[in-house]
Amino acid sequence: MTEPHDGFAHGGAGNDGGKHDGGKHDGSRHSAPRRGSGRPGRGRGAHRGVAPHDATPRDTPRNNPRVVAYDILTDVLAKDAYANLLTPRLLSGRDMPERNRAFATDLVYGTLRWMRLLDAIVAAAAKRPREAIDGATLTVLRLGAYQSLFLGVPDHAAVSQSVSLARRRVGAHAGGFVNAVMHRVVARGLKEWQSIVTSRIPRDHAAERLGVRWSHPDWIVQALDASWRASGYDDAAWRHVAEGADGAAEGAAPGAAPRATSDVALGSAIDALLERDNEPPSVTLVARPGLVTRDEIIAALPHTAQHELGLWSPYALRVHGVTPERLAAVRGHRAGVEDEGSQLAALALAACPLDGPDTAWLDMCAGPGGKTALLASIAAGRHATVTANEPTHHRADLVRENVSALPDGVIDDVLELDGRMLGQMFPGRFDRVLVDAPCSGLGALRRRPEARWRKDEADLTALTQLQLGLLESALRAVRPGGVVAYVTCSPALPETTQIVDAALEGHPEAERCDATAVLHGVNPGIPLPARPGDVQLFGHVHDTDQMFISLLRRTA
Ligand SMILES: C[S@@+](CC[C@H](N)C(=O)[O-])C[C@H]1O[C@@H](n2cnc3c(N)ncnc32)[C@H](O)[C@@H]1O
Repeated sequence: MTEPHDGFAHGGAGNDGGKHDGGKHDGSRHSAPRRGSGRPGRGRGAHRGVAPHDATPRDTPRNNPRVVAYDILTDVLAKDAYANLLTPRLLSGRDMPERNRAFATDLVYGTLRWMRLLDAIVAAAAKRPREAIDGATLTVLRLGAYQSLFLGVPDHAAVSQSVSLARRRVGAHAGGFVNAVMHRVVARGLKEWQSIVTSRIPRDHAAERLGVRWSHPDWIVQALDASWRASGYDDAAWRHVAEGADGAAEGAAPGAAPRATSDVALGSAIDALLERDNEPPSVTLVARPGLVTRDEIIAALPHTAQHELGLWSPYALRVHGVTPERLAAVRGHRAGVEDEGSQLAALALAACPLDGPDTAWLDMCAGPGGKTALLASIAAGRHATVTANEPTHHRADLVRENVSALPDGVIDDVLELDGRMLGQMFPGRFDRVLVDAPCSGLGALRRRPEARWRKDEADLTALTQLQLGLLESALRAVRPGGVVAYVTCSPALPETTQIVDAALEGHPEAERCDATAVLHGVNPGIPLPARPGDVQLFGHVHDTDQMFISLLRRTA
């Protein structure tokens, strides 16, 4: 079999990063509103940078990035493998230039993230339902459509390489069909396809329209939309963040109120929120206070790395082009990899005003110990100690490892208990308690490309009894006057405000504090809800994971 000319492995797709297609390419790509922080390698055109120029070894199934990506996708989709574990493992040891590895990785992650939209486009181009296309051919077409519509691979390469892949992995019979469908796919740009496939969905099925356009399941669209609506942000908050970057979300006139439809606010912040969920996060480090400074980390970065200070946390440093585990500060646990949302959650607990003694802190759900280490490094400067608790043994070991750079005595103990027992075991013992509760993880979808397709609606309520039990236990373990932070990496209301409301209902001795005021004390520039109370962080506003932070005080 003769491999059609790629135009890619020989550098043909990467130089100008676009299609010379007479305006077909609409420049819409999958970039989201972002602060003008100049994050390198991100956003519009970023992926085009992966087009390989390196000398390429002879093309074989083992080193062809499209074949490798196809094989990984097949395992992820058929065998429930995790893309972020499988991809580096399968790519290691292959005779591939670095840029081809990056291309294969991008193909896998991007195709998984955008799978619902890609399927709709492929089905429309094939003029048959997705279910009528066999799984292997569908995967080839998803990859082909992703290359064409998101990576700017030239039409001839996207088509011919998809045909070649189909012949290699599906069989010679599939070549003609893939050729015909891919020709139709590449004839239009992304925005045009988004309009075509969403226009086929009835207008009052707003969640489905958004779900297809931004490639999320309907129930997640609804959960995120409900959270955004309840979060108390002025709709201008995200527009403000978007200014100076890519502009407001499509369909939203600047300054216009969101158009409410049957079940979601179409053309509003929810577009930006969902779009942002499709962007891989940057790597953020935390410089643990008292152990290392950001300047010291910056000084030790390799010349090839780029960095910028975090947006909100005084300890956050965003880095690019460096493997964090290779940094001495990270290896020595003086720094760690920690999203700014997580840093803000720990900082909010530490910053909440308190009368009386402030020496005993508890981290009730500590594994793997990111927040414990940040809390403990702050505690060390205030002569307080931290008790960590994590019932899963290997995660408790990770906590021990994460806090190993702290001075002796700062960590009082690392317990391995069910957090729900701690209230009874240590009533009124602690001044500050963190409950970073196990949750659905709906706030970190951008980190695991396939996660959104593996979760279901039941996940939103699966852990609510445990979450409530942990928060109630924390309210017993804290002393009168002390504070509890209830935190989740999920914005879904059943796991966030509804848990806090239920706990307060059963505990008249506790009250909600104003987390917005506390966080503004941490950094007055953080965009926060216009009303006092709990804080829900959002990717499209804060460029963080979507952490929920509630602060409660025990009054009696
Ligand atoms: C969201 S994670 C915590 C992340 C951690 N705080 C950090 O920043 O690295 C939730 C943790 O709660 C733990 N967990 C699960 N059930 C628990 C229980 N009954 N009591 C206490 N912790 C529990 C899980 O094992 C998991 O490590």
